[in-house]
Amino acid sequence: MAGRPTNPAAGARGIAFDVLRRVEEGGAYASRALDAALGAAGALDPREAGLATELVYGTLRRALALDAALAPHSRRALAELDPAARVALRLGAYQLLVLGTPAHAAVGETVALAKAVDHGRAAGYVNAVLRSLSRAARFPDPPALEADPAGHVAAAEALPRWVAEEWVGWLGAGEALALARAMNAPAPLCVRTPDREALLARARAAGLAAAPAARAPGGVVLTGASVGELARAAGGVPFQVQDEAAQLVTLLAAGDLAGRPARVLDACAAPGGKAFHLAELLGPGAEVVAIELHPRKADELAREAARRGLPAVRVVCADAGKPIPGLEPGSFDAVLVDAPCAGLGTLRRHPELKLRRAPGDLPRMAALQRKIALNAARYARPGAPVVYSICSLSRAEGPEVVETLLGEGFRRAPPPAGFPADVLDARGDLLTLPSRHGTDGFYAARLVRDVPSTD
Ligand SMILES: C[S@@+](CC[C@H](N)C(=O)[O-])C[C@H]1O[C@@H](n2cnc3c(N)ncnc32)[C@H](O)[C@@H]1O
Repeated sequence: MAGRPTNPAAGARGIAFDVLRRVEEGGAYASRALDAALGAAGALDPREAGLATELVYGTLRRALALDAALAPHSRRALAELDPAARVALRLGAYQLLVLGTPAHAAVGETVALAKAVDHGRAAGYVNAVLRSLSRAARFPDPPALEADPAGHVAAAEALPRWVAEEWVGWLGAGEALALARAMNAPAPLCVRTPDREALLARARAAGLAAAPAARAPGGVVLTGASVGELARAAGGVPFQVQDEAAQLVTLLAAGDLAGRPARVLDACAAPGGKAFHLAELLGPGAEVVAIELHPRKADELAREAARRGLPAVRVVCADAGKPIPGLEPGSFDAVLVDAPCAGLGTLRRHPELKLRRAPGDLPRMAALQRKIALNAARYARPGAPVVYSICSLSRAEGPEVVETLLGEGFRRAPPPAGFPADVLDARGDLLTLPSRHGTDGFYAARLVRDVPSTD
């Protein structure tokens, strides 16, 4: 059933179908594909745009539970179906089971979308499965929490079982359930700005619901507003989209260097949220050396630093897992290792990761994270903080990587003065959870070594 995208003029359901196919078949990020599709659709009724957004995010958030509900009605396993047929079935099932759309509309309009693809060969099958589901429209009951905690969390919140097992094992059943539930709720727009009072005033004057972030001093949280609306309201006050937890990571790394002419290494820098935050935070004469492996991303990073007027950011395209040409070990006042990760802390914003990640990703990411962290840490001068951070929530990528650094002579260092204590765990590491803090899920540790690196 592969074929050209259907026409976005088909309205919210057509846009959602196209976007979900791009995610399923082309590996696209839902947020980017949706933004592009809504942009291409031009002047769309805001209710249609809202419905398209709900259909895309909702279908991806609930995909595993929708598949479980569809399974008894489908002769063929969902995984074996043509991707466009699978997408159509999920989209129809989401309308039937979650939105409560009347069956004739949910089935009829979904089948019409399937007909427009590949001469409609799968439309008959989609029709039969959705009609059958519509006669007994329900999700299967999850197992009892006490009997099978991970099974309950997985089934109740449409989370892969292996992720549920990891969260239950790490955080306990109650927190894991709350976390999985919070990951299925829409995330607010959060931005960082060097002039919070001005941005708040302008956003509010334009009628946007804007509030200061609870902990990060440059953070502004907006409910029900788009980046475009904020940009129009801001009237030149600079801002950058960045979750509050990401802002806290930068402050954990260099909050105590604010206003100083310090040298900071950002070992994994693109797209630049933390590098630009560092540059805004440090004083005149400071330097932020921003390392990025991928040349295209490094170029974009350098262009964006220039556009934002941040000459302190010096971009170097290099592999931070190996000695970095031109950099002297022991020469930085702080090192931030914001490592590539499985992204399990960002499922609110990237629900497609539920379908894309596999258990083997964790040890693979952890090996890469260890390599980068160990190499980058050599560039901190004795006594300077090394902050290791990830926007993922797994022991393998978080505390277990930190254990490696602790085995290399590092010890945990206290956070900068005034750092919010409610985001620190019992060991003093940062652990943010949407269920507890309303932010994305991040893990970070601030470490220090008193002697120079010996290698
Ligand atoms: C989690 S993202 C960093 C986000 C960034 N710090 C920010 O706040 O915007 C990780 C980045 O590291 C880059 N990366 C992956 N492997 C790398 C390596 N070996 N050396 C340097 N950068 C790497 C990825 O391309 C990606 O841009």
